[in-house]
Amino acid sequence: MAQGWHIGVIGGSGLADGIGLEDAQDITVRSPFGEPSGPVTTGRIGAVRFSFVARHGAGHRIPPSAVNYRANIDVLKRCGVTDLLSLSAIGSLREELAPGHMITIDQLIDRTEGRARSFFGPGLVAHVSLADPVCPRLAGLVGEAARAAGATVHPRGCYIAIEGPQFSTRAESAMYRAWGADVIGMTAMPEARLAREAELPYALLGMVTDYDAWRESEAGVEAAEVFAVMKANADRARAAVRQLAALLPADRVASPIDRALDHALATAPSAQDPALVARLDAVAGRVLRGTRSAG
Ligand SMILES: CSC[C@H]1O[C@H](OP(=O)(O)O)[C@H](O)[C@@H]1O
Ligand SMILES: Nc1ncnc2[nH]cnc12
Repeated sequence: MAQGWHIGVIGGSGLADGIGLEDAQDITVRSPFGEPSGPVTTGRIGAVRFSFVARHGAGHRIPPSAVNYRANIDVLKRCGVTDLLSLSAIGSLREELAPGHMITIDQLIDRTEGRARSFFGPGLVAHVSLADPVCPRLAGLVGEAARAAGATVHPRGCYIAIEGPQFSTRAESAMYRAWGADVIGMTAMPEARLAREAELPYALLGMVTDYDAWRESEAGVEAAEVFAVMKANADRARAAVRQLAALLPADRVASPIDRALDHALATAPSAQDPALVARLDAVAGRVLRGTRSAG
């Protein structure tokens, strides 16, 4: 029986109905960072605890630019999750990444604009390392799980996050390929940044729904195509999560990401904004508790 793992899952397009947890309970968790996308569904698969949030809300109401990424991660942290898995629809920028395939990414490029990208700010400055934004341990386990669920899984790749909501122009798509991006989506940033600030190992299982607009012989991306492939893949994503529960090692050995904030805080305790410190009770409580001086 796995002890110590509590997997947070943020389910994207096609997964608003959840991941089929046992003993599932919907709970409303409040966050000082605003409204999360919806309730947290907590439950288990076998012996492993899971907590789930639908990224775009019930019935897919929230566009990528309006998702409250901070609140979603804050409420999952409050529920005690130890690791965070994103399930996402993605477009392919490479011939070999065919619709229907899955990928565990290892790198990210951020082209989003104007999204709240940090829990920290004036009154409490923090700089975490983001060189390796994905947790290799969790990504490896997730890839193995998706393979056990019957998927063709690519073990690495670079995800470029665009603001959307429109899909890319052909020129943009060609440019992203030249930059070295392999897949494209609208949500992994700032999610991965925030997961690191919250000291949560993060992995993304991407489900390829389309070739983006770089293939000259093809029409551009259509949402209907994306939704149809996503619908067909949602059950396989759920099966991958079930396999993950089955193959997690019994004990969760600590990850260096659990301590990402150890050397990240720049603001002297006496200069910290007490209101911001209070908001960060879940995300950064581990390093903040007891650090503030009275004055
Ligand atoms: C429905 S196509 C575009 C939409 O799908 C992906 O969302 P998610 O990552 O939440 O599965 C993509 O990033 C766009 O937001
Ligand atoms: N081609 C694409 N571009 C951006 N986000 C996507 N999500 C699924 N397919 C996509």
